[in-house]
Amino acid sequence: MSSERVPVELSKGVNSFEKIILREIRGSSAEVYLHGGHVTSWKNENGEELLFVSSKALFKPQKAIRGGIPICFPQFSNHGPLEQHGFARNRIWSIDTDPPAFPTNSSSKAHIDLILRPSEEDIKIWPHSYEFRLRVALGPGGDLMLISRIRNTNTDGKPFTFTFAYHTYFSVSDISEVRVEGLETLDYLDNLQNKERFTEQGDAITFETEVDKIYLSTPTKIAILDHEKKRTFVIRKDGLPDAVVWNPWDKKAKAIVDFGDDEYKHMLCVEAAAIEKPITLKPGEEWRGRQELSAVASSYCSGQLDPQRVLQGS
Ligand SMILES: O=P(O)(O)OC[C@H]1O[C@@H](O)[C@H](O)[C@@H](O)[C@@H]1O
Repeated sequence: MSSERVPVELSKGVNSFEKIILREIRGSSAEVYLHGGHVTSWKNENGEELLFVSSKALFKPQKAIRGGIPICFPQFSNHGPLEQHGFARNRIWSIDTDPPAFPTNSSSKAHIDLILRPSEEDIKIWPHSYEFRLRVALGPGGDLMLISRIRNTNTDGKPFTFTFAYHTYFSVSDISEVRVEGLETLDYLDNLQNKERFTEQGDAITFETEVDKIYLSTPTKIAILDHEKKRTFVIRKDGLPDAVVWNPWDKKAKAIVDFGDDEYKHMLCVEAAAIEKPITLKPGEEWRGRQELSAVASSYCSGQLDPQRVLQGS
């Protein structure tokens, strides 16, 4: 089964957890675990890993994998009565062999469709019936696309409400050499200050301490510039108005069991999300949330790059 040319391959990952490997013809690849519907790897054409996964990540039932792209559903963080970040990230998803068609053409060769439905146990925790379809696709240039389609399948006529995030951990060379552009001057809720609302200053965001902020109603494009790696990540998102920026820094890193003490230096979470205005679906209604990630070489040195060009370029 392990031919370089197979665009989609089912394989065993850590602890024999099942994973799907996507390969694009020019050499980029991605890996998706059925555990959590969780993308754990995204590599460019040169085989360089673009996502951060902790060396201490636990691949255990009922436990989210530390790194990659956990899916937060039906609750972001502790914004509600459910477990932190909801349960979708630690449930076992299935391969969706016959997903409903997409109106737009998103069918690159290297893609996989997964589905999550609630178990009887899940319904005791969150008393709703739904179908959560996730498509993970690698574009021809190595872009990574995730599309979520969540449908209310309640038969009791009841709507449900949820919050959501793609909790993406980007791999960065050194957090103190990184800046985020596209969130300047926006309002945010600061998770480190009782979710109080503040307004960001005019400058690009840089990192010198713990950060845990929910930026509200952001542009659809956000850029992460890694000065040392000379790489820029561009996040494009649809249906996901908010963006969380998280780095635990040194003290909190030590308190997270499945995270190395110094690993905060090499990761940054920028999470396309719908948090401030929760999504409500009536029975039969469907919501979509899309995130597309690309990594481009940047010849950035201080003051040289025009942020507008990064954000406005296609
Ligand atoms: O440790 P967890 O549950 O994966 O969460 C990690 C972080 O995830 C971020 O999205 C939250 O804003 C943080 O508050 C949280 O600490």
